[in-house]
Amino acid sequence: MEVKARAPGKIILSGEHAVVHGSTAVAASINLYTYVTLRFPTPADNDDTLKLQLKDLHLEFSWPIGKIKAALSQLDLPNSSTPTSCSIEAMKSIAALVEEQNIPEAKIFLASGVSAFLWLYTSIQGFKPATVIVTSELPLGSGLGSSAALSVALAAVLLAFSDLVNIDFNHQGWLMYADEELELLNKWAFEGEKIIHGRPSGIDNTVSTYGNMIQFRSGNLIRMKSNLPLKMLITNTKVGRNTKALVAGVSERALRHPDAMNFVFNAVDSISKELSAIIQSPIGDDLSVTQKEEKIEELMEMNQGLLQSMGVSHSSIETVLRTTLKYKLASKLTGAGGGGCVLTLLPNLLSGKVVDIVMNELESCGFQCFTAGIGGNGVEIYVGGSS
Ligand SMILES: Nc1ncnc2c1ncn2[C@@H]1O[C@H](COP(=O)(O)OP(=O)(O)O)[C@@H](O)[C@H]1O
Ligand SMILES: C[C@@](O)(CCOP(=O)(O)O)CC(=O)O
Ligand SMILES: [Mg+2]
Repeated sequence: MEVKARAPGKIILSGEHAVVHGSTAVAASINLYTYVTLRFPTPADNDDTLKLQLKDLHLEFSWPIGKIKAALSQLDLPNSSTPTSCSIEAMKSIAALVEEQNIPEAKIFLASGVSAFLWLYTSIQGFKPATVIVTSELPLGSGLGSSAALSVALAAVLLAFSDLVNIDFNHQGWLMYADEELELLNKWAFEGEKIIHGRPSGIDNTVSTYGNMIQFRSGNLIRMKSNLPLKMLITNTKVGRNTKALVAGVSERALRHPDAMNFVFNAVDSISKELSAIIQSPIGDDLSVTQKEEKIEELMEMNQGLLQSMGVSHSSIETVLRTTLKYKLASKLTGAGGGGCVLTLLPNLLSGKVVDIVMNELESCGFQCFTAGIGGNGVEIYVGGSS
């Protein structure tokens, strides 16, 4: 028996970083997914290991269950119904288990993802042998929420084989969890995200869990109903960066300049609230689609300016901003910044020809451009047959 889950990546339309400090942010799921398959061996397989295969990275990690038990069983492991943070002692034991896998230096950024896997696996499934296979359509460490998509998809497959959720194993095709199940799943995913981000706001795992478009503030989610078809160009600068370090950098700046940074975070809060009001305003009210788009463009520019003042822009991001501005298009970084991805609003009346020209120019700088569907379903699982 095997179960597969898919969890979407996301774009943050406004409010990244500030959301860690209590401001409102707006995010939407995108139709690029991380897939996780969980399979338990049969007694005939005579396999007593836990395996993690990162298929697109051509890596496989494997631990004898006895070794995991020896490392973790004397610690206070949580109950699968009670999402719990990884303690410092448990983190030390997990770090040792990860270290012995000798991850190649060039891929050492994966260590936090593998640690999150071990914490979620042992917390929810205990010490059972299994094979877990991960593939992803998301670029890792680029601002599109691959860390959250991994944590959400892991939580989804691990909970599927627990008595905490009710799954129809005869169903063919993708299935959604019930709302109260999603709440538990999201809490576990947040614990995984904590291991990868250090101090996450929870917006990424929440939008990956619930999908669509959400407004998020201090751990609380408001599901939005978008009345405006939004098209975004996503440009991946391909400059690598790490969310944990960028989030910590903003917190340090906030400690050095608490008053000034409070104003910055408050300004972002206002921008996100205004943005979500525009997106949700009824069709046919006193503003045309074009007028709404113009307002959104201005808010994106303002948010980008504030992100710059938080210290999370990058010369590659500035190059994207300058390039798109030549065509009167507004852009902002999305996710943690420091490189990674940039969003450019593509107004509904913009000609395809202009989009092609902008994309060509950005790609000639070595960037990668693509569009993605915005606002689809959140996490789903697949229980029967092949998908
Ligand atoms: N498919 C995956 N396999 C293994 N680790 C992953 C995967 N997706 C994400 N991760 C972990 O998440 C990290 C990237 O997360 P982060 O820096 O938050 O950027 P983002 O969430 O924007 O992609 C990776 O370095 C890795 O540790
Ligand atoms: C910077 C932040 O707001 C979003 C980070 O997103 P990503 O990991 O870069 O996809 C951090 C957070 O909210 O946890
Ligand atoms: Mg992340």
